[in-house]
Amino acid sequence: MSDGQDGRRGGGHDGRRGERQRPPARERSAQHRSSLAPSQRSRQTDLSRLAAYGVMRDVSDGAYANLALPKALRDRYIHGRDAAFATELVYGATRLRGLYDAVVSDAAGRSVDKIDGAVLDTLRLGAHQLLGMRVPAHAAVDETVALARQVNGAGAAGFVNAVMRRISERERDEWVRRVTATAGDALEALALETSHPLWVVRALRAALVGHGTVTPDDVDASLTTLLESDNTPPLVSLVARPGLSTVDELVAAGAYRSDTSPVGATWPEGDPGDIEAVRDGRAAVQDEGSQLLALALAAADVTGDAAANERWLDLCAGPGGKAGLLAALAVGRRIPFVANEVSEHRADLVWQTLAAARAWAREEGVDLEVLEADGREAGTYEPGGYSRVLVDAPCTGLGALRRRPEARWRRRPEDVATLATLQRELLGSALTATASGGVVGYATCSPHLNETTFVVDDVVKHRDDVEIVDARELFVDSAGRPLGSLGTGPSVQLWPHLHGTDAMFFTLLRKK
Ligand SMILES: C[S@@+](CC[C@H](N)C(=O)[O-])C[C@H]1O[C@@H](n2cnc3c(N)ncnc32)[C@H](O)[C@@H]1O
Repeated sequence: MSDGQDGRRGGGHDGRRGERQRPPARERSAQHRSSLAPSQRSRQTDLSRLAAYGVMRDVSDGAYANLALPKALRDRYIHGRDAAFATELVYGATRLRGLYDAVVSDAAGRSVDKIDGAVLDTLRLGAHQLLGMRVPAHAAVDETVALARQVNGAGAAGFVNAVMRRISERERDEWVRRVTATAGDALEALALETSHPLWVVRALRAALVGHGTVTPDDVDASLTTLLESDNTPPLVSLVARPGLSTVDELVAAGAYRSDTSPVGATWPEGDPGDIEAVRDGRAAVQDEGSQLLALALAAADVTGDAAANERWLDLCAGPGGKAGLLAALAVGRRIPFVANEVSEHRADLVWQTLAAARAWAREEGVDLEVLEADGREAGTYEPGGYSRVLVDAPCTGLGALRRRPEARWRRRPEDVATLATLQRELLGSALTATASGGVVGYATCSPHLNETTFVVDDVVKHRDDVEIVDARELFVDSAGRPLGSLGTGPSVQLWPHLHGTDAMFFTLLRKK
């Protein structure tokens, strides 16, 4: 491996190591570039940047960063700090693409539509090093130019050099002031500064008010904090599947007990796959919001036929996160459990996720089944056959943007209407499957009003056999206290900036 490819040269990202503070803009300016020896000017960039660039291209072609990146790191044997650096490059440059594209466009003197897509990805990575990381300006410029020369060609490298130098002349705050100065109004400026599409900002603002989380007077401060939290990588949350593992076991393995979820823990650093309970499928990585929803459904009162004959259904189970927790709770109570999923591949994932619960169910003689069917029909196979049904509906995922860096740029406003139709049908099917006195939990990882309260209200409006139950009292923290900031009810809306969870929505409906 050449010196230029091991990621440890002075001009590489290791320049961050000794640096505690960002140096002033003048020092950070790319003027240092001229002091480089000609031999250094033609060298290649490091493996981390090269891998990050490859993933950016894959993501531009439709791949998911959370799948493409681990593969790229594995293929290139990139580990440890170099892997962390590549991860920050890809995730940061992708999340903050809205802001960086405005900066690049200003610095290049042309719209980003007029810049070749591959070159633009190189510039996004460069902009993130300059404006979002602690990479010294000279290293950021040199490495980005070296990358451009290697992957975009010599002609493009000259252009990249000019744009990167211009970007390096201003600090991030100055750039934000400059590019937001042309925004039409305060919301557009906020969208640009926090790098969200404007329609997403509008939808989140409406959701904060519509779910009763804040009043219209307070919404703007809350919205800013929410959007900023979308740009902050979440901590790794673990779930101890009850009866299979315990939070104490996870704590003994090095995790911290969660304040939020009674079955949750936080994994501070490293690969959670190193934990024995996670390897065995007795515990898993899972957002605490998802844990709270599953616990709430399991804790709800059921009466009548449903109470006499408990049987649970997860109608949209893939890849199996909530099913994993629900199945453990069900087997512990000797209650039959069915996990349904429409996609074959995702049904396979559910099967794997439930391996530990399936083994336990076999020992206990409890029925645990994975079904591969369209949930719109699966609910009609056995009308009134279930006491508790979860509809964790396919949705835009606008509540999980901090996990999926490219999602905000992929989703379109028109997706909401298509999904809302499917969501109504799935909820209707779930209600058909539910016995009298039983409950349906309708959940989304989106707070968008059109996917949440509007869906539920619309379905309920057309039926006389269902009522909405206040779900807030079912949400308790790890000390058994009611969870705060749940809005005005009866539905529950969780938020990353208030609860540290994804923005999960949950309504509980009872079948009369
Ligand atoms: C939000 S995800 C569910 C996440 C899952 N509950 C978990 O916690 O891991 C929605 C799932 O619904 C599935 N889905 C989409 N359309 C469906 C349908 N018509 N019937 C059943 N499942 C469907 C998707 O394939 C996806 O796996």
